[in-house]
Amino acid sequence: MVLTDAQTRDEERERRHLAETVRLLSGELERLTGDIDGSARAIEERKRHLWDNLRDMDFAEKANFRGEVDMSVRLAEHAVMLRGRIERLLESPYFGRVDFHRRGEAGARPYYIGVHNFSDPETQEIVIHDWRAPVSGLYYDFESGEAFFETPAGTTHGEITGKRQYKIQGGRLEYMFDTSLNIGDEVLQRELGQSADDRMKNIVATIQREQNAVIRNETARVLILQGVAGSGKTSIALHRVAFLLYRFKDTLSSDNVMILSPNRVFGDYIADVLPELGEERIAEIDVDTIAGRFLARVTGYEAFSDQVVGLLEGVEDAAAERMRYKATPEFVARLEEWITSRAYEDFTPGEIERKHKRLSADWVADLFHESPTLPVFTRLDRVANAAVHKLKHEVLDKGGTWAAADTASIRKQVRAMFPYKDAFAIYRAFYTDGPARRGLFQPLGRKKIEYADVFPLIYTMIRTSRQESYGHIRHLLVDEMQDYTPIQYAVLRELFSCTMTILGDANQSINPFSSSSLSRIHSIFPEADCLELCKSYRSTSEITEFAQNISRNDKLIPIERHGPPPQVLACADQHDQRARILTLIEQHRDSDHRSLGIIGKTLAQAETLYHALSGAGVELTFLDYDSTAFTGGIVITSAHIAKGLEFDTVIVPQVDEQNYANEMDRCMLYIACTRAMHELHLTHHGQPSGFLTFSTEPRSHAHDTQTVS
Ligand SMILES: Nc1ncnc2c1ncn2[C@@H]1O[C@H](COP(=O)(O)OP(=O)(O)OP(=O)(O)O)[C@@H](O)[C@H]1O
Repeated sequence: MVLTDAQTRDEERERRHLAETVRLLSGELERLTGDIDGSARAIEERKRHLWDNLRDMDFAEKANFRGEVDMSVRLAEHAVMLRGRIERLLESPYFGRVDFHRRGEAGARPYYIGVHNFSDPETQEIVIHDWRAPVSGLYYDFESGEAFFETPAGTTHGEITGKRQYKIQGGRLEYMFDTSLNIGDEVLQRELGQSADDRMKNIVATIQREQNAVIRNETARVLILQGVAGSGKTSIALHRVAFLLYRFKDTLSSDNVMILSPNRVFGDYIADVLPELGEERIAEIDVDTIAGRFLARVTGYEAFSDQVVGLLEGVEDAAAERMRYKATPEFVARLEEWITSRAYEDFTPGEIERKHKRLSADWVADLFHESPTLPVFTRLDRVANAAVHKLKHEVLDKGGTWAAADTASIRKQVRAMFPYKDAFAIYRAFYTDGPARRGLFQPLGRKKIEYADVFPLIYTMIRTSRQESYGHIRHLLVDEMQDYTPIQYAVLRELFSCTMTILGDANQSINPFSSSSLSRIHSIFPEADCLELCKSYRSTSEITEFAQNISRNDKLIPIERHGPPPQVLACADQHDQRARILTLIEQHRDSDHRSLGIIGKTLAQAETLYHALSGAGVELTFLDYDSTAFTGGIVITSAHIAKGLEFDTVIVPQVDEQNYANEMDRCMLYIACTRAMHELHLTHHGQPSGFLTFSTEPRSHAHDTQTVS
C-alpha cells in the first residue's frame, strides 16, 4: 500500500505516541518492581525482628507487629496486581482511539482505549482509558458525528471527529486503520481469520455495537440473551462480568460472581478470559454439583450426562413422556400446589404428653398456623422445640428431671401429626395422589432416581425445609439456558436471589423432550430484559450455510468470511472411513491451522475411534465427562462435551443414516458442525444421514458443499 504524505506523518505521530506511552509504562513498571522488592525486604526484616524479639514482646506489641506485617503484605499484593496490569499494557497499551469534541470545548481530544486505565504518574492525566470507562462507550456505540456518553454526573454530548483501530503486539504497532464505522470490518476479519488458541480469548478490541449493549446493560436484574451459534454469547457474558466488576467495584467482586456451566472442560476453556481482562477467575458450578449437595445423603440419582448418554442410545415413549411432563411450567405449578397444600390438608394437630404434662391439640394447631410462610418441616420443628421448652420447664419447676429421651419423644409425637417422613416422601406421594400422575415417577432401581426427578426433588426439599442457599453470590451467569427446565429455574431462583445473566441458543438443545425456549424462560423471569444476537462470527459463511441446512434459524446472519466448502466424504467401509480420517489429520498437520476437533455423536463412538486413531500413532486427547482441562492440538470427544468449544478444523465421523436419524441426532450434528471455524469435514459409509440430503443435491448457490466419494 502506498501511503500519502499526510498518512506517513500521521503514522509517524502514532509511533511517537506509542513510544511515549511505552516509556511511561516502563517507568511505572520499574517503580512498582522497586516497591515490591522493597516491601518484600521490609516484610522479611520485620518477620526476622519478630522472631528475634518474640520473648521480650508482650501480647499487644506482638499483635501490633503482626498487623503491620499483614498490612505490608496486602500493599505488596496490590502492587503485584498493578504490576500485572502494567505488564499487560506494555504488551498492547491500547487498541482503539476515538477523537471526541465535547460540546463547549475548543476542539477534539483523542481518547486512547485499552484493557486498563493508566494515568501519567507526573501529570495525573489519563493516558489510556479502560474499555469499560463511560467515555469508551463512544468507541463501541457510535460512528463519526453526533455522539454522547453517560457518566454518573449526567450525559456528555459532542461530536466524534475520528476513530482509529490498532493492532499492537509486544509493544510494536503492527497495523492501524481509520474507521468511521463501528469497529471496522478489516480488524474484525483479521481477528476472526486467525487460528483458534488453546482457550477462549478476549474480544475487547472488536466488540460489536449490539454486543456492547449486552455487556453494558446495568439495569436488568435478569438479562436473558438468546444468541445463534457463534454469536459470541459466552464471550459477551464474560465481558459483561468484567464490566459489572468494574462498574460496581465497591459492591461486587469476583468472589461473588458464579457461572453455571455445562461441564468442567468448558470451565477450563473459558478460564483465561477474565484474567486477560485484569479480573480474577470466577467460581463455576454445574447441575450435578448442585444435585450432589442436596441428594448425597438422600438418594442415588442419574447425572445429567447419564441422561444424555441414555437418550442417545434410544428412549422409550414412557420415559420421553415423563421428561416432557416434568419440563413444563404447569408441572412446577402443580408440584408447588401439592407441596403448599400438604401443610393444610395433611397436618393433624394432636395432644402432646410427657411426664404427665400435656399440651392441647389447639395449642399445637395455633403454633403451627402462626407461621404459614415457613416450610412445613421447619414449622414442625418449631412446634416440637416450643413444646420441649414448655414441658421441660414445667417438669423442672416441679423438681422433676428431663432427659434426651424426653425431648426425642416429643419430637416423635409432633412428627406423627404429619404423615410424611421427609421431602422425598412428599415428592413420591405427589405421583400416587391422583390417577393423572400415576406412572410418571419411575425410579431407576431401589435407590436411584431419574435425572428428570432430581430437580423436582431438590425443589421439594427447598420448599419443605430450610436449606442453605448461595447467599454470597451477587451475580449468576447461566450458560446453555435451553438445557434447563422450568423446575431447574425454580430451584435456581430459590438458591440464588441475585441478578442473573442467562444465555443460550434454542437451536442447540441437548434434550428434545425437555428443552426450554426463549419465551418459556422469559415467562419464568417476566421481569427480565431479553436481548438477541443474530450475527454469527465463528465460522466461515460456507460452514454456517451448511449448518443452517441441518437446522435452520431464519434469524441467523452469517459473517462474510470465506473458506473451503465443507466436505462430505463417502467411504467404502469402516476401514476406509478410518483411513480417510487419518488422511484428513495429515492434511491438518500440514496446514496453518492449530486445533482439530473430531466430534462423534456419542462418547462411546468417540472412544472407539480414539483407540483406533491412537493405535495408528496419532497423538490426540480424548475428552470425556471426567475431563477437567481443555487441551489444544487434536481433540476427540462427543458433541455434548464439545458444546461451547471451537476448533479451526472439525471432522464429524459416522454421519450415516442410522447414526444420525432422529431430532436429538440432528441437534448433535448441528452442534458438532457449528464448532468449526475454518474447515469442516464429515465422513460416512453406507447411506449418508437424511440431514445431509441437501449436500447431495445438485450444487446451488444456497449450499456450497463438496461431496466426495
Ligand atoms: N466482536 C467479536 N470480535 C471478535 N471475535 C468475536 C466477536 N464476537 C464473537 N467472536 C468470536 O466468535 C466465536 C464464538 O464466540 P462464543 O463462543 O462466545 O459464541 P457463542 O455464541 O457462545 O457460541 P456457541 O453457542 O456456538 O457455543 C469466538 O471465536 C469469538 O472469539
